[in-house]
Amino acid sequence: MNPMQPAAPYAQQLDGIHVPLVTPFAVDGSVACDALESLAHQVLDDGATGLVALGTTAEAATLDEDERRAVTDVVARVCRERSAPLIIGAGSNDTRATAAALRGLKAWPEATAALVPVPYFTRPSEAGVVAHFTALAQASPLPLVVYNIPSRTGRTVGVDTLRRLAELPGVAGVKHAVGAVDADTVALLADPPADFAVLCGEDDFASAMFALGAAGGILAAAHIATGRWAELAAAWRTGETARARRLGGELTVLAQALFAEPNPGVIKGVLHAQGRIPTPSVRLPLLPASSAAVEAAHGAAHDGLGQAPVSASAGSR
Ligand SMILES: O=C(O)C1=N[C@H](C(=O)O)C[C@H](O)C1
Repeated sequence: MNPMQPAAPYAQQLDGIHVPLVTPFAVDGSVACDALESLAHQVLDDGATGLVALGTTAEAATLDEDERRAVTDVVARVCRERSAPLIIGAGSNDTRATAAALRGLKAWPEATAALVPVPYFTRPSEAGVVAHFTALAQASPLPLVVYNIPSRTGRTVGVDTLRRLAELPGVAGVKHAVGAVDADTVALLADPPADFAVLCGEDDFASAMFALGAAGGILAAAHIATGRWAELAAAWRTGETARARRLGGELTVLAQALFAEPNPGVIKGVLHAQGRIPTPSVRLPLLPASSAAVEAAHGAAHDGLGQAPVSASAGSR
């Protein structure tokens, strides 16, 4: 960025579809860096705006430090070559350790933001969540995107707390994944905080959140049919509502098929079936997806979307 130019607002820096890349594994179980690099280029070629390294979908929790660095180096290199925004996942339920991890992201100064979960398992009060992000924003060399996913963290963060987080200098946005378009989601998007990007983090609700004005999404389902996800975001932005509704319906069926078993098993199964990664392997405690789930999702992606017989209640993260 030209230092003489003022930075664009966060909602502009982070708009569009960001793909949180899987970590492909080779047959011997090591990280397949070449396949990761190809995948990163493919999704950008197909219309993704940006990439996320070390999201949940990357199985970051079961990569060791060297592997995390290697994955981030690959994704950062592709983002640099393609002038695409890069978001890097970091953080745990330990404020001090998360601050140290964020300081370590100095190695990738070109990154747009760090994606940091609400502290999980410990279940601090909402005031504790604000104190956690206050300390992290002070320590971090990168702006923060708060990852709000109560089904994984066990901690609900209501709209008032989200507004307090949005006021913190260095907090750029939220990846919002609350299992619904609930009243707090509607209230947040009805009156979005200044210079704050609301990103959908739950693929089934992407169309609805884009309709309400979300700037973009971090969507693992967008590994598959990437161009259609990009079209969906663009159609809502340009007011092509009939087209957006139809696309949204089709892509929601695809997303449900891709999340029918714990993520990223099915996505990796489909990427492998498409010949884009060398194995469908995931690391324990995750198990590979069943062939029935992979076939249903592969079929949904193939048959022009929306053909898979997936029940509305299907879904398991
Ligand atoms: O890795 C991510 O970032 C995402 N993970 C979510 C999850 O596994 O719950 C899903 C979302 O698409 C992005």
